[in-house]
Amino acid sequence: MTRTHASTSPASTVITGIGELTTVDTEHRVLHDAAVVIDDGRIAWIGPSAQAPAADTSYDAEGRAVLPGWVDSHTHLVFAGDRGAEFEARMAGQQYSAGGIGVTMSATRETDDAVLASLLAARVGDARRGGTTFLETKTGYGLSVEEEQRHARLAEQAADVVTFLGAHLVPPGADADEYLDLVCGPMLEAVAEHVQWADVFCERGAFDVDASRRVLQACRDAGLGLRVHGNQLGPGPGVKLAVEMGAASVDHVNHLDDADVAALADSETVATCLPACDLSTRQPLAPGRRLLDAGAEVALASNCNPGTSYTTAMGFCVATAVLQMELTLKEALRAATMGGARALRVEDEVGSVEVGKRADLHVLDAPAAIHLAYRPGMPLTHAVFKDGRREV
Ligand SMILES: N=CN[C@@H](CCC(=O)O)C(=O)O
Ligand SMILES: [Zn+2]
Repeated sequence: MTRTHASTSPASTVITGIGELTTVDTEHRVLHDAAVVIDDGRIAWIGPSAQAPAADTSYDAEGRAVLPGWVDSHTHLVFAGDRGAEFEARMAGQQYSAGGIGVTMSATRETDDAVLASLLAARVGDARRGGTTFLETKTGYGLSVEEEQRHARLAEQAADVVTFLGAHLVPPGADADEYLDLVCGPMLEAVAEHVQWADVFCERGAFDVDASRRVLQACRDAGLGLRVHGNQLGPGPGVKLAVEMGAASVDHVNHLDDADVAALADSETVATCLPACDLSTRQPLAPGRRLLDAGAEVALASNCNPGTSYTTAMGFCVATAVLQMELTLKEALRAATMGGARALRVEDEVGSVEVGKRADLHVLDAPAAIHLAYRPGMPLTHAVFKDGRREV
């Protein structure tokens, strides 16, 4: 029975009757008949349900599985417009190209703050209802100083962390060198107060390795953490550049040579796989198995955006990783929680169920987390706690 479904966080809550608790802690513990005590938004105690201490309120999970909330470390949620026709053409055989970003840029520029904010809130709401409790989002559909600043400001109000992606595409009609000067100068200055991270789309048709390096250097000098879109559409320099620059993550990683894999395995740069995007663009699925076997840290993220991955369904990404990327359930769950947390450098706060961490919990309508892959596409989110507060 649920006794608490409040919008404010009580001082303490005990969650009893957890059939299976996937902690994603350092020992990868999976506990049965467990309980968790939440105090002031943090996890205060984990142990056998029968020994759970009393708290101000209680919630009986009734044998359900509980895991950390998803940490979605890669989304592009600030957008308007629809690219369903582009997707349909792709399914009929047309190749994806970076140029589609310009279509979304135009639609988004024409959309006012109130509408964009409500689109953003709806997307974050969808993510939350699917179990996501920590979410990054990017700019990158503004591509002018004023628009990138506006998108960064709106993103800051909706997401947990924001990434500046002025280097997403040279906007149609602009001079590439002049645009690069803008990104590394006035645009960066205009967004800086709203963002913590910077990203660059290092790919054929977007930014080459020298331009990408220049953007990353400027952003690092401005105090931002770095990440890179790399090796998505073909082999390329993105992964090596990300490692060279000490980026926290390199995302997509579809087309890797042995040196890319070795470089990731020897670095702190997280390899973020985006399986929903790979399916939607008919790219080979990122080699998550090969990366893990080599010793790299792997994250799974949704990459929600209107061009290549219009979904925030992290459960679907986990199911795909298990069903088609040869990750075990344990590996996929870690990648979608702690992997994302490491990609965002917030692993001390979120990404696992451990005493002292934020109480971000995902209660499944299933007795065990394997149901995420066993029953793919089913609405398995029963309840979601963020910072100890029940939000779903
Ligand atoms: N690869 C670059 N950016 C997005 C796609 C953007 C778009 O096509 O609108 C991605 O991550 O897939
Ligand atoms: Zn992306």
